[in-house]
Amino acid sequence: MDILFVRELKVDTRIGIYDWERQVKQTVLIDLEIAADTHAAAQSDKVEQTINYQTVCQRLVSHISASEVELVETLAEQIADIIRGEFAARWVQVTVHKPAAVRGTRDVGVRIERGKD
Ligand SMILES: Nc1nc2c(c(=O)[nH]1)N=C([C@H](O)[C@@H](O)CO)CN2
Repeated sequence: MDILFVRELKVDTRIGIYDWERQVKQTVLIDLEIAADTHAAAQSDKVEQTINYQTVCQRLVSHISASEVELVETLAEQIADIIRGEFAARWVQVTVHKPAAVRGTRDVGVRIERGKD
């Protein structure tokens, strides 16, 4: 299986468990690995025969910027559901980074895999 990937999709969203985090938007960074059979698209040179990663990014920006979840786990699960449900991906790996959320770290977050590899 081939992999389409996205690195560091940057979105501002309301996320976090503390009172102050409910008042502001913070930046999250999203990494994706999406299983796809790219052979047909490569043969035809037509994006319609694969998963359009720009469309995926636009859909996720729309969802994440409007979301108000507390946990990075919840956001990652929602992203995996969108990619598998709306883009027919068999397997996806989603990483949600929350930069500088914990003092002394560069970032914290979660990485999940859903579907069959
Ligand atoms: N497993 C998790 N732990 C924590 C989360 C989270 O989303 N998942 N979130 C927080 C706070 O919101 C933190 O990011 C800000 O200080 C703490 N622990």
